[in-house]
Amino acid sequence: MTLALGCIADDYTGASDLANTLTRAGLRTVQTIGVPTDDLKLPEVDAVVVSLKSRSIEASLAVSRSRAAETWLRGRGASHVLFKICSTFDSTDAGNIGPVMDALRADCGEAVVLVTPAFPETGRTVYQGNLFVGAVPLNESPLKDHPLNPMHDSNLVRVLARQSKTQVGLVDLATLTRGAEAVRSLLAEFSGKGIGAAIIDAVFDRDLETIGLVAAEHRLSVGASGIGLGLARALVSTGKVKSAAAGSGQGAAVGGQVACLAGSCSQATLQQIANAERVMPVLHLDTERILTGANEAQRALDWAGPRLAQGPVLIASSATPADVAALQARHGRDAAGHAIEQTMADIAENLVKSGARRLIVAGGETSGAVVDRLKIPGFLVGAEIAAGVPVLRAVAGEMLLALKSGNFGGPEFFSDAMRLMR
Ligand SMILES: Nc1ncnc2c1ncn2[C@@H]1O[C@H](COP(=O)(O)OP(=O)(O)OP(=O)(O)O)[C@@H](O)[C@H]1O
Ligand SMILES: O=C(O)[C@@H](O)C(=O)CO
Repeated sequence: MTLALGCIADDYTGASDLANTLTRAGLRTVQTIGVPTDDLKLPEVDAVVVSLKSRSIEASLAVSRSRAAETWLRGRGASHVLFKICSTFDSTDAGNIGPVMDALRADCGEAVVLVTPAFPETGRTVYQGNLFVGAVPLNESPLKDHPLNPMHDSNLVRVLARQSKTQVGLVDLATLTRGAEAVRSLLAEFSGKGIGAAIIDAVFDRDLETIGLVAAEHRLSVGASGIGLGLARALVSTGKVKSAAAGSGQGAAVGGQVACLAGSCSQATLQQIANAERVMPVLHLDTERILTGANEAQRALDWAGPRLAQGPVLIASSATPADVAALQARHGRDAAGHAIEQTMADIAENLVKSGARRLIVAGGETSGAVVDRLKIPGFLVGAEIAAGVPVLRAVAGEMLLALKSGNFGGPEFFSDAMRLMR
């Protein structure tokens, strides 16, 4: 297998978002959980997205895991590696975007790394280096209240500079609009000045195509699914990849019980849970009980057991920003996040033991905890439920999953997912 594109994603929902984008753009793609072991049989593919759970861990660990993934991908022929980050640039001043970018850049000897979280299809655009979420700047969006990495600065040149050892430049929309050659010469200028990374504006898909063309000439890029789209289109248009029909994951029906788990506290997920209450039983976990050692997972399983025999159920820890802040004030941010994620993993593990074969999980960290516990080594990409969220088919074993990024999906996401997961 010689890869046309290697990808390292800093969380599992982000990885499935990217795998979905690459698949729809014509690349045969597989999503692996962590660096694949030698005995994992992978189909012949153009791109591998290695999923890590490295967005909110200590920076040095994020660096070492990303490096291991890079070594594996380059060893399979990937001359370009995309480090997939969140389209809302989820990070803190300690990292992990800057430290991982610096390490991968040093490893491959890249002069200037192009960086953009733009993903116009989901409303993420970058102008003058400022990230917009829909119509508002990042720091006015719901991301200002994120439980793990509240985003308070929409200027990504500043945000990245605080995390990286290199200087950060800006390729603005005016330059980008003049075409690939204009971008190339600005990057050459940056390189001469020792600027090692450049945030690049992007508002429309056509901007991503120009970015993809230039990025594909380099060894490394950093961004969300938008730059993935640009890279995929560049690989197809330059003939490096022969465009394939989408979706190796559209196999036979799986059947079995359907359970939904939500750990994301994003506004989008809160609305989706409220709407799901109309079509399935919903249990709201008592997060205080989780943090004080009660067996809340068992209470949830006792609740779910008889109901699952009748149809799908949803179990959620999700709460409003005020309730999240209150819980974190009592128990600490990381302790709260970790304990709730592990409870979700306990619930998922036991639901699968008792017959659930279709799982819909909301939230990147939550999805990471669940997929790790289920020991699923990788996924093939099936139908698209919503922008950035495909149906995933486990490579080993008969299971379907949907891993939804917190902010993605329409108001009826859970029903939309169930319709496509047969
Ligand atoms: N009620 C709650 N109070 C405090 N923290 C919570 C609560 N419910 C969930 N959490 C934690 O909040 C974090 C949510 O992160 P997660 O990545 O799952 O969702 P997200 O950030 O909205 O999704 P994404 O990363 O895909 O955008 C997890 O660590 C989860 O355990
Ligand atoms: O880019 C995004 O917004 C998503 O793929 C994601 O990474 C959310 O966790």
